[in-house]
Amino acid sequence: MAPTLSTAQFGDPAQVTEFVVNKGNGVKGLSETGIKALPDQYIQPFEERLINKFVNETDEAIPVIDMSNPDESRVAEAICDAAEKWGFFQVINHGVPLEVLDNVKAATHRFFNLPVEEKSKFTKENSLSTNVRFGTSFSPRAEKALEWKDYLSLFFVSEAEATQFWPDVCRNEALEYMNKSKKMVRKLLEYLGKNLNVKELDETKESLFMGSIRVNLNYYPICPNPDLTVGVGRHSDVSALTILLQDQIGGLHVRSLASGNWVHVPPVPGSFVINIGDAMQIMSNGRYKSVEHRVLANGSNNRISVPIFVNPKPESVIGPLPEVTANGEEPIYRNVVYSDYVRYFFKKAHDGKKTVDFAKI
Ligand SMILES: COc1cc(/C=C/C(=O)SCCNC(=O)CCNC(=O)[C@H](O)C(C)(C)COP(=O)(O)OP(=O)(O)OC[C@H]2O[C@@H](n3cnc4c(N)ncnc43)[C@H](O)[C@@H]2OP(=O)(O)O)ccc1O
Ligand SMILES: O=C(O)CCC(=O)C(=O)O
Ligand SMILES: [Fe+2]
Repeated sequence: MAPTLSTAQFGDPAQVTEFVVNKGNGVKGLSETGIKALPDQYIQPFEERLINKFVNETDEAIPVIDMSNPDESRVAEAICDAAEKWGFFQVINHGVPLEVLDNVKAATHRFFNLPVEEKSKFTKENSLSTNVRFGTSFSPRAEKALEWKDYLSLFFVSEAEATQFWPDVCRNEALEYMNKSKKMVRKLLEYLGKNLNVKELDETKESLFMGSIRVNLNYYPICPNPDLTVGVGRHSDVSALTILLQDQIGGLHVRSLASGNWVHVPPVPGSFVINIGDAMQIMSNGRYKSVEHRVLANGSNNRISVPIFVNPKPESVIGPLPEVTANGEEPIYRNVVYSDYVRYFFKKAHDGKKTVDFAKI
């Protein structure tokens, strides 16, 4: 049965917050009440709305790279070039079975379709593990305007921990998705590393580039006034690399480094969207770019996406790699403990590219 909220309550911000954030109905629950107007706390300031005139629908597009090209050096070159010029690209023929992608998408719908009592078992207040968190928006306590998105965030510690604490309806599919993507992730990191003079992904580099993994299941329900709000506000990821699976709805936009325009990332069936995160920007001393991106809200379709955030270990100290600065290049970032960096990111609202200033010299 659809959750209820009376007409009078729609107009009261405190009641909406209670229903969406505290009671765990999320924006999916709000959407399913049949709400006709966007509650005030979701109205973004004018400059944060993605209005059509800022969106380049014509000539700019992020590269789509075929990983099955037998000329591996061409694949590596295309990936490194995209990481430097766009910070974003899509990959096709990546070797991850399409069935695995379909299964995790179905599992995402299964989780969000659970009754609120079931999903609420995974809110920060109720979850039996700090590594499993069901929530809404990004950081509701820190945000002036909320985002039209619910999420389940799963930080991987071990198969045993996942078996114990991840929700039954999506655990196996999320684990399989993560495990089956690892080979592709290693390949991407090997290509990116070689271009930085990192000869091999040994234990130290593996721990820096892919020492911890977080899988998020994102749900963007139908929004009554999509032009006034956002699904996700402008941000760069704090990961080393993000692997994103999106469905066929669309809405992800990336800021072009060349023009400053917002460029749509069109859904390509069977593809992954890959982006460089802040940790890789820092370790590459700014050679690879973690680029601002955001997601539009949608007035007619529910949308899901499933990012895998590939990160340093929380306790790792990250800074420009010695391989990068060996030639005398001046470091532009200081060394920071990765968990301090991530904590700084999570404690404020999304603010574009500002997180990386935390590590600037
Ligand atoms: C959710 O919407 C998002 C998410 C993103 C994410 C982009 C990424 O790049 S995620 C990759 C981040 N890297 C890692 O998770 C690996 C390293 N992890 C760690 O170092 C730690 O787990 C930690 C994240 C630092 C948390 O440590 P700890 O201080 O022990 O834990 P907490 O007290 O639970 O958290 C502190 C504070 O952080 C917020 N928070 C924690 N986890 C999440 C989460 N999964 N999603 C959202 N917020 C989270 C939370 O506000 C906590 O404060 P409280 O006030 O709630 O106590 C990009 C865009 C999105 O829209
Ligand atoms: O849903 C998307 O397309 C992107 C989501 C995103 O940027 C994130 O979760 O960090
Ligand atoms: Fe992101």
